[in-house]
Amino acid sequence: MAGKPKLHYANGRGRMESIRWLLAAAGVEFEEVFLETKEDFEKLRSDGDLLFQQVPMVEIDGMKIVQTRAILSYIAAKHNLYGKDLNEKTLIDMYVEGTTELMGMIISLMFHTPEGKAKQSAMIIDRATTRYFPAYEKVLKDHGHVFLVGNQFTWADVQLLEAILMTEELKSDVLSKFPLLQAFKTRISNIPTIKKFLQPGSQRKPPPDDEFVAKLRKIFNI
Ligand SMILES: N[C@@H](CCC(=O)N[C@@H](CS[C@H](CC=O)c1ccccc1)C(=O)NCC(=O)O)C(=O)O
Repeated sequence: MAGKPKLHYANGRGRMESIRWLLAAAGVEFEEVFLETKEDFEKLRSDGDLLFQQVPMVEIDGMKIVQTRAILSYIAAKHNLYGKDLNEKTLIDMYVEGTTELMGMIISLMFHTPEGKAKQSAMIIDRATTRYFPAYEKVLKDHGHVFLVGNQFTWADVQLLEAILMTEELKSDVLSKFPLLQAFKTRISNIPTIKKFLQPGSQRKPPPDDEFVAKLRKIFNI
């Protein structure tokens, strides 16, 4: 029996948070190894564990997987969260790319100056409400099901919920014009494994603060 997946990253959201979400949604317990210093990162590199000298890296099933999307795809495929056929998988890929784009903008906010953050946040909310959320509202309307794809929750649903909650941290009423997404948020949040991950005390990380950004700068020399 393989041990629990082991996640190597700093102790915060960054690029690892979507991986924590998907493992938790799949009901998979995981361990975390937190990089605290530049030396911690350099050791992973010198041990030859990072194919591209980068983290996130996840040790799972005898592999040391890097590249966030490769890690997520493996978890989704292994835990039956990637659709039942090529058509569903392709829809999931499309929807995941959209939420990855939206979350990528939000994740990078932490590196902006206060004035830059205000301007970038306004752009993000505009994109969320004029490009991304209208698309997912339409998908839910056209598909008629409770999920984005098929008739069970998939990687696409997990990542859309994560993106909704992250966007609401910027603007709490961002879903005001999207009733289907409001219902979707409630429904997916109540899936037992996700509900548990949303409880305090889970391995879900808080929004980034100055301390976390300072640590990232130290670890990654940025
Ligand atoms: N394609 C890859 C990219 C992975 C990646 O950019 N890893 C970084 C740390 S995360 C970064 C922290 C601050 O720079 C961050 C955190 C949040 C937002 C943007 C970047 C890294 O290892 N940087 C060392 C180097 O590149 O030499 C993947 O999808 O996994």
